[in-house]
Amino acid sequence: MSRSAHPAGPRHADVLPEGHALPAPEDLNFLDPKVWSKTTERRAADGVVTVAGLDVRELAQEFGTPAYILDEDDIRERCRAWKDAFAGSDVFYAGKAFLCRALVKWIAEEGLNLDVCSSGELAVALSAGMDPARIAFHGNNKSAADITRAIEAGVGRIIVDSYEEIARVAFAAERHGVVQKVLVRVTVGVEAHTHEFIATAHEDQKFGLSVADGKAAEAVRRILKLGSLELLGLHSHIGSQIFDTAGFEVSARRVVALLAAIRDEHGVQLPEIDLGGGLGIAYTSADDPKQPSDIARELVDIVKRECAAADLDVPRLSVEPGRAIAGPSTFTLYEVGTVKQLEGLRTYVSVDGGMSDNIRTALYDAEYAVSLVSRASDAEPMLSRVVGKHCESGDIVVRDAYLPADLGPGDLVAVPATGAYCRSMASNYNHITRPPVVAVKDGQARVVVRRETEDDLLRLDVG
Ligand SMILES: Cc1ncc(COP(=O)(O)O)c(C=O)c1O
Ligand SMILES: N[C@@H](CCCC[NH3+])C(=O)O
Repeated sequence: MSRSAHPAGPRHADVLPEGHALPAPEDLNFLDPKVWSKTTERRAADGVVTVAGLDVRELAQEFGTPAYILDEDDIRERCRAWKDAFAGSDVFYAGKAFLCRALVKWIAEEGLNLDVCSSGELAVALSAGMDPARIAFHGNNKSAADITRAIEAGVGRIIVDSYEEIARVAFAAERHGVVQKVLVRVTVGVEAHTHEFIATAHEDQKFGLSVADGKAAEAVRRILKLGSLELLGLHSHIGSQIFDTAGFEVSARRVVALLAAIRDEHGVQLPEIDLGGGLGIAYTSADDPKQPSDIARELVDIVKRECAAADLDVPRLSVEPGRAIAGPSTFTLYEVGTVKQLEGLRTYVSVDGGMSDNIRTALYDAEYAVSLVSRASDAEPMLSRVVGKHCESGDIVVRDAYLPADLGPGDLVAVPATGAYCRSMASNYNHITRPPVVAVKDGQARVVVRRETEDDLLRLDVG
């Protein structure tokens, strides 16, 4: 993953422990627009950070900390950018990145479809009024109950991931007297350049049916024999937080080759392919993600080229961005509690959240930026590790970053690009309650997911 590197500032090299490579930034007060949401800025008058025109100190006062602050204009703009870039194709927002009813409404209003991967995500989508026909249902181990729920709701498509599931979906569809549209999740054998836990298209893993060993082709054979299933096409998702588009190209090529093989064997041309999500975002200034328009052009070109070579009609394309839509929209606002300076090493800055609101650093060695946001500071940069309040030394939010040396208890710091896979992967470890999601827009703030309370924790404890 990325290295967090602001432009190097040799004048601060003396604060680095020997052998440490992270350069200090020239300006600690700078908010890189690459990693902060659209309306986040540092107010010139007093150095306080604002978002949608709102002072972060007032947000902290009103909603408490930690809190996820979600910039609605930012997320809507990204929905539109994907929709426009993929005009003529379909965009399914991947709800696993972050899902709540407000977001379901926004994505529906912006013309996106929705990918869900559990009955719980489906329940949220349906309760927000999402048209089930615009929902794709994913998962590598959908139970009979999940499948029945999806079919009864009338989901537009189910992406089948195993032979067992083909039988389960066919049985449930028959019982309900419907013909269910399905796609087959195929494994294309691509080694995506990302953390191994979030790469999903190499052969040795749990998702999909392999193209190389013939299981994907066999799944197609089975589906085509079943009257209660309509095979829409093939689905491939190579992984997540990927910058290099070569993997998507190989995936597209192999999926189109399988379409051609299916046409040759069965005399049918499947009408659709879905190339999944996975486009990376900037977590630090060192990351350089592609724009949706670039990725759209590249994917559409490769699909057209490969189809022309195989004498196939160009299928309808769909994609499933999650992180690229939700990630950059949000920052997590924390209050600093303690600052411990370890001579010759680094400074540990403890904030009032931690691995329960952002597990990504512990799980994937993810890198994040962090800034002091309740004021500006001219103090020297201090090599810091931002840690949480959990009983775990791996409870790290930002592994290496510079914060001003005058940082102290009561200061507010914010970690940008936490809109994807932070609230959705949050836990109650140590019985810490999960933070709220506060949506901000045009000078207004509203809670869209409320803070958990101790009552919420105790309600489940029925012993
Ligand atoms: C099938 C599928 N589609 C879409 C996504 C969304 O990925 P990302 O958030 O990286 O765009 C995922 C998660 O990796 C996924 O498993
Ligand atoms: N949770 C992962 C991404 C997994 C994507 C789902 N297949 C992350 O935070 O990067």
